[in-house]
Amino acid sequence: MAGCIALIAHDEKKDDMAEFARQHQDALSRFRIIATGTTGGRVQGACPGLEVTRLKSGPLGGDQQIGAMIATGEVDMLLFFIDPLTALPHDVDIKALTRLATVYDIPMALNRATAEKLIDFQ
Ligand SMILES: O=C(CO)COP(=O)(O)O
Repeated sequence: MAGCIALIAHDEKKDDMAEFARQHQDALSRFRIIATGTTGGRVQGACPGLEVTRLKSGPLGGDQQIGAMIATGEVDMLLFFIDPLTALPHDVDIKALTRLATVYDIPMALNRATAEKLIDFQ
């Protein structure tokens, strides 16, 4: 196993994430995949062969769970398709997660274009 990738997408970006996962299923299958609840469900639906560990939904603590796993060294890359045009009730959790990914210096893509580059390097 090449490491662990965390996948998260806000609602307006979930179609993009499902398509991204389908397109890069071979590359993703070399990693342990974790995801927030709803995103993980969409990825599993798009890629039935891919094993995905689904955590809590983002607004219910999923971002924080992934942040904690980053702090304990369990996550090697974060692919987080954020929606900058919608106000979200758990904005503080999102900020905390991106902060921890920065503190622990793990590769982090906040949009699909960057995720395409990162996954190509794997
Ligand atoms: O809200 C999220 C990340 O901030 C994503 O959570 P879901 O994948 O459960 O929708």
